[in-house]
Amino acid sequence: TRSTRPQRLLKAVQKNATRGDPQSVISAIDHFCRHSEWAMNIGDEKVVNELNPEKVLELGTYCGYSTVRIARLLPPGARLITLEFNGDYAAIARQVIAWAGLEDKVQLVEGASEDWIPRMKEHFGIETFDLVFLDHWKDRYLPDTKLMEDCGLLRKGTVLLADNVICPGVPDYLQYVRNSLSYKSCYFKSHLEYTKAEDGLEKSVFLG
Ligand SMILES: O=C(NC/C=C/[C@H]1O[C@@H](Sc2ccncc2)[C@H](O)[C@@H]1O)c1cc([N+](=O)[O-])cc(O)c1O
Ligand SMILES: [Mg+2]
Repeated sequence: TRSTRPQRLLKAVQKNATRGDPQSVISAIDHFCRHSEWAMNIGDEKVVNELNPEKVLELGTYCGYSTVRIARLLPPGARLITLEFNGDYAAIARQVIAWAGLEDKVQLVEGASEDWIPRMKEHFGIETFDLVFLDHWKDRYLPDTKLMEDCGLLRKGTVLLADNVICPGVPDYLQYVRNSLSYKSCYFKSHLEYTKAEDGLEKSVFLG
């Protein structure tokens, strides 16, 4: 049967990127998405370099592109936990992350965010996160944010970074973080990855 897009993306990484070189993995995926097939990666434009986060949570790994983008910037000892629901995507992402040589910084967990967010303390020993990147199902951004609040995983200063707040759009989440007294929120205008369509990231700082 025909290969899947994530499989073709992984092949492009193994063919064009250098093992252990995260930047070459990012460039190989950007090239694949620009010139071969669009894929819902955050893209090579929507980068917001946060303060050096020690503990990062990513919701929605897909092929691991944004995982590599974020993990390559982490200081030694820092770590990124990324949750992926789809086993096929998780299998591809593990290989992309390994090709980038970042497996020591990244913990990919297969399962649903709503099941794993409540287990961060007892399973991973994580008290609070410094940065959360939301890029999974758009109707899960708001419920998962409220779940993280309820589980005490956000501290004064935790940064929530949400992809696609314009396209495909997450109106309920935007309304919440922009109107809640618990967040200071701002929008980083950009474009939908590899296209001219408007999109952007919403950066929301939890005020405790
Ligand atoms: O739909 C989009 N993203 C949904 C991503 C979903 C990813 O997260 C998990 S779901 C999950 C993971 C963890 N826990 C629960 C569920 C899916 O298996 C997929 O890997 C999207 C669409 C466009 N676009 O232009 O159409 C552009 C983008 O940048 C996008 O991110
Ligand atoms: Mg996205």
